[in-house]
Amino acid sequence: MFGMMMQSQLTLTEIMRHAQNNFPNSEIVSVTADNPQHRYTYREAFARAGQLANALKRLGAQSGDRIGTLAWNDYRHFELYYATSCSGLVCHTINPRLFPEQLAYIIDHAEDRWLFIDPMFVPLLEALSEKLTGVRGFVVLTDRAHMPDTTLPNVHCYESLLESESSEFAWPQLDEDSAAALCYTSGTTGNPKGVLYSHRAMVLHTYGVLMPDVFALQGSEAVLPVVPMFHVNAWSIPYAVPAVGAKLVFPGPKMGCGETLSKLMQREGVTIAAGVPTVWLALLKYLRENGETIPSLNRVVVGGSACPWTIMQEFEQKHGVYTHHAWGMTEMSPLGTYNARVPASIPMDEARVLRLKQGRAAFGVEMRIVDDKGQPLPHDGIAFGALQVRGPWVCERYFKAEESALTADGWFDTGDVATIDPKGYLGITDRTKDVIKSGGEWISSIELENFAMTLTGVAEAAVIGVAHEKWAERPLLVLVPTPGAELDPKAILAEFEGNVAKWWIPDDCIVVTELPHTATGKISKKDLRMQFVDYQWPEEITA
Ligand SMILES: Nc1ncnc2c1ncn2[C@@H]1O[C@H](COP(=O)(O)OP(=O)(O)OP(=O)(O)O)[C@@H](O)[C@H]1O
Repeated sequence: MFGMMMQSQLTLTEIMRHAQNNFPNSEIVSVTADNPQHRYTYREAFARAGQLANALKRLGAQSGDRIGTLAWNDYRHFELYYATSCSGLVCHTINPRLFPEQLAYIIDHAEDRWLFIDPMFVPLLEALSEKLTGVRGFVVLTDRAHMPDTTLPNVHCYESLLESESSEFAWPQLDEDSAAALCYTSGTTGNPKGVLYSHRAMVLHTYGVLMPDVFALQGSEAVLPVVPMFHVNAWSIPYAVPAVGAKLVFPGPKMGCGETLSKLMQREGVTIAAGVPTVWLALLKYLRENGETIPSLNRVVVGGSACPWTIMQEFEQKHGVYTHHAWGMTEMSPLGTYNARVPASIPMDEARVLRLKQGRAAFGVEMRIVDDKGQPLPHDGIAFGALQVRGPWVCERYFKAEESALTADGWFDTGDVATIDPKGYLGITDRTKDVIKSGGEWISSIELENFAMTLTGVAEAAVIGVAHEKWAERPLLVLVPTPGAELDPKAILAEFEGNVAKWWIPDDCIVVTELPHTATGKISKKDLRMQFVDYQWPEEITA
């Protein structure tokens, strides 16, 4: 009856084929360590993916093998994405900013057979190589002229490896439920956990990202993923952009640098870019200090952690760029919610409240909030509880785990605490582990940080719970000033009065030169709590 369902499988190979057949001349532009402007077409990119798939076969890679990558966003990493997944291998992108012990743990746990690495990570891998007993060899992502001297065993140069291979590769007919990629969580709150993505989940997720109320990508656009390709598949951008034939612009290793981003966006006419708040802070600072603007840019997607209002305001008022707030996680491939453009008819104050929320569920994703007994709470925008999700691209169990990661009734517990309002807007209050429990009540660190970020002279803000004799925990505000700004802690705290509930106001404010960040650029509350583990409240506060 439903014969059409059997004709084709939802695999990444179909995205590659579609781009090859329909958009062979669309461009991919990359900054790499050895070339500030590498430029080629999808036709060439997928031909080289064919050469790479042949090379992997020659290296002995077998269906289902995990192939690890430690690389920045550029065209060679893009070729790896497709050559591995579409030939039946699993593309395991690894975050090179993790600690060496975490890297060794992840590579061993994933049983990576080959590691493809950018030249700058060669010393890191040399130091680890004795521990990597399951790895058969290494491929350095460069050409012969830039190949570093290395003690790595069984090492190849990427371009030399491809040179002798044909671009014709018999891409196999893959089952849509077979594994395509593997990512580990960053370990912000514990040990990294692996999430194995099927072709089907990734294709559906790509459709989800492309929806008109999400990225709404057009073929005429130029897209810059500032989110690393080693972190949740760069939010699917390397799949979504070829699916519509848009231009793909890769920032290479200096993606945290405001100047690199600004110049690249201007040169390539970037229309949409995606990344975590810290990269936008760096870009806006550069634009402000150098009087530059990016005329082609019309929207940015901000996710990974809560987007402060200051970022939204500065983008919009100074550059005419709309910011979309998105929420997701590794276990969700990662898209969960997206904050589409709020109609201009909505009054400013109301729009601000809506836009600071994380948006509505992407098509296919269901959300609920539950109390500590697992009972669903109302979606009234007030009640907050543990956020649970389900959907076609939500992780069912962690890689190699014996037990399901789902609740008895089939939901995935995100580890976030949130509200959901009657219109379906999600408001992340905190991570469960970051919630501040004061006198039996919860205080949202995110709301306090959002307010602190609106104050003049504040570049970054974090609020953590610190042990308190009477209240169990009280909020401590830690701020980084903008360059040259002098922050007066007492005056800062006074600003909170009348803007947040009285008992939420942080009891103390400390000004520091920098905050610790995680490997994916988020403020690391875990490390911040460690820094303040011996903190003593001033005497008048402990009373
Ligand atoms: N827009 C957002 N606003 C607030 N928090 C967000 C937003 N987007 C993502 N997050 C936070 O990031 C989390 C997902 O992060 P990710 O999957 O990158 O793992 P991680 O934090 O880096 O590591 P781990 O899961 O190991 O602790 C979400 O659960 C949520 O807490």
